Amino acid sequence: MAAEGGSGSMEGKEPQAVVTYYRLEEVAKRNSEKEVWIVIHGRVYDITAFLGEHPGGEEVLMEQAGRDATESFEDVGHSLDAKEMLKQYYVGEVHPSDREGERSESSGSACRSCWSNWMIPVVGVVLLAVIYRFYMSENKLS
Ligand code: HEM
Repeated sequence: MAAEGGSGSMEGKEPQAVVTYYRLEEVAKRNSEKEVWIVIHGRVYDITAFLGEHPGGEEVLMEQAGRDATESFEDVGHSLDAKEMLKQYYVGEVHPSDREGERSESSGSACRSCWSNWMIPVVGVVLLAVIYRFYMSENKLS
């Protein structure tokens, strides 16, 4: 009975639950015509079989081999079809430690701007309070 229930619940599960993570240095090794991997938006794609089929040519893909091709992929303004095609070459995700590098860099700069974003109003309020107090004490004197 219990076994039956167990297999029943397994059937409902998607097989995509297991994610393979790759370090960027691992991806970087796949940069020859024998094997080409690229990273787009933190996902790793094995595009070896796609090289000869790419409407934009093999050369542009070889230039990005083993690298993060997000920018060049987006710059071209690929169609939705092209984005759908990507899925069939998916092999895994960039390892979280390699992604953190990107994130902490960007969140670092974002935080710097948050800091100045709330510092400006705070300084403004303090200045207003000082001016107000000064103004009130002047009024009391006269
Ligand atoms: C696996 C990843 C990629 C897929 C599935 C893909 C797919 C496609 C497809 C389907 C097209 C035809 C136009 C469209 O539907 O948008 C295209 C065109 C093109 N792709 Fe890619 N592409 C990939 C990666 C790249 C990369 C990394 C570059 C880097 C520069 C690139 C550069 C181009 C260029 C230059 C064109 C020609 C655009 C034109 O003639 O208007 N593609 N690609």
